[in-house]
Amino acid sequence: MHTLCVTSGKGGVGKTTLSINLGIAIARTGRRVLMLDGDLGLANLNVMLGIIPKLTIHDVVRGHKTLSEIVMKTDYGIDLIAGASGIAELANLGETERQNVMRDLEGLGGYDVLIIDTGAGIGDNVVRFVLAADDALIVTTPHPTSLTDAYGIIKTVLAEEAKPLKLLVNCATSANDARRIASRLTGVTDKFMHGSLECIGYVPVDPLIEKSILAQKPHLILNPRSASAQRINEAAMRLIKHDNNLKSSLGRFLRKLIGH
Ligand SMILES: Nc1ncnc2c1ncn2[C@@H]1O[C@H](COP(=O)(O)OP(=O)(O)OP(=O)(O)O)[C@@H](O)[C@H]1O
Repeated sequence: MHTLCVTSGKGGVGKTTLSINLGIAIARTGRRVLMLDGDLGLANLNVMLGIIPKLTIHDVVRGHKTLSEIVMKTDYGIDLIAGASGIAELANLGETERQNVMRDLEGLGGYDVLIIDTGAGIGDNVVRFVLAADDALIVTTPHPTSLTDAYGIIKTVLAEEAKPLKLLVNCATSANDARRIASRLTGVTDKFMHGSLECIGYVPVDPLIEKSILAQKPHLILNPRSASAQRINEAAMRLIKHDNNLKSSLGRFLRKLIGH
C-alpha cells in the first residue's frame, strides 16, 4: 500500500479539495483508495463529499467499533475514515488495547493507496503524519503567506528526516509559473543533504472548483473535461508513477506514526 500525506502549512489553500480530487483520479486507474481525514478540529473531507460521519477513529480507539465498521463508502470510488487524528491516541493506550487496534487497522486490507489529508499548520500531528507516510505532497498557492508556510513545513520535516517531498502549486497560472514558485522553495531543500522537492504540477484558479464545493460533489465528477480537472489528473499520475515499487504497508505506516 502506498501512503501519501497531503499537507500545506497554511490553511485554506485547497489541500482538502485537491486531496479528494487526486484520490478520485487515482481511483480511476483501478487502485483502491482510502482517505483519512487527519484534521484535528475541522474535518472537511466528509463535508466536501456531502456525507455525515456517525463514527470516527475515536470510536475504534475507545473499543466501541471495529475499523471496517467506520469506513464510509462514497459514490466516487474512494472510501473515507473520519477523525484520523484519533490515531495519535493509540500511543497513549495500554499495550493490549493498542495491539488490538493495530491488528484491526492492519486487517483493513485491500487498499492500494492511503491518502491522509492533514490539518493545517506545523503541529506535531501534522509532522508525524508527513514523516510516517511514503510520500508527502505539499500544497501551496503562489501567495507569499502560503509560500512562507510551505517553506516552514518543508524545513521542519527535513530537519527531522531528509525525505523526498513533492509540491503541487494550486491557483498558479501556468506550468512555468508553478516551476518558478517551486524553484523559490527548492532553495530550502538544497540546504538539507538528501532533501528534495519535486514539483508535480499545478492547478489553475477555476470558479467551477468553488461551485463543486457548494454542490458538495467533487470537481472531477462534475467537471471532468475542465482544464483544471485535467491538471489534477496529470498531477495524480505523477504521484503514482512509481508506487508499484513500494513495499510499504498500513502496519508499517502506523508503527512509524505512533512510534512503536
Ligand atoms: N484552484 C482553485 N480554484 C478556485 N477555487 C479553489 C481552488 N482551489 C481551492 N479553491 C477553493 O478554496 C477554498 C479552500 O479550499 P480547501 O478547503 O480545499 O482548502 P484547505 O487548504 O483544505 O483548507 P483547510 O485549512 O480549512 O483544511 C474552497 O472554497 C475551494 O473551493
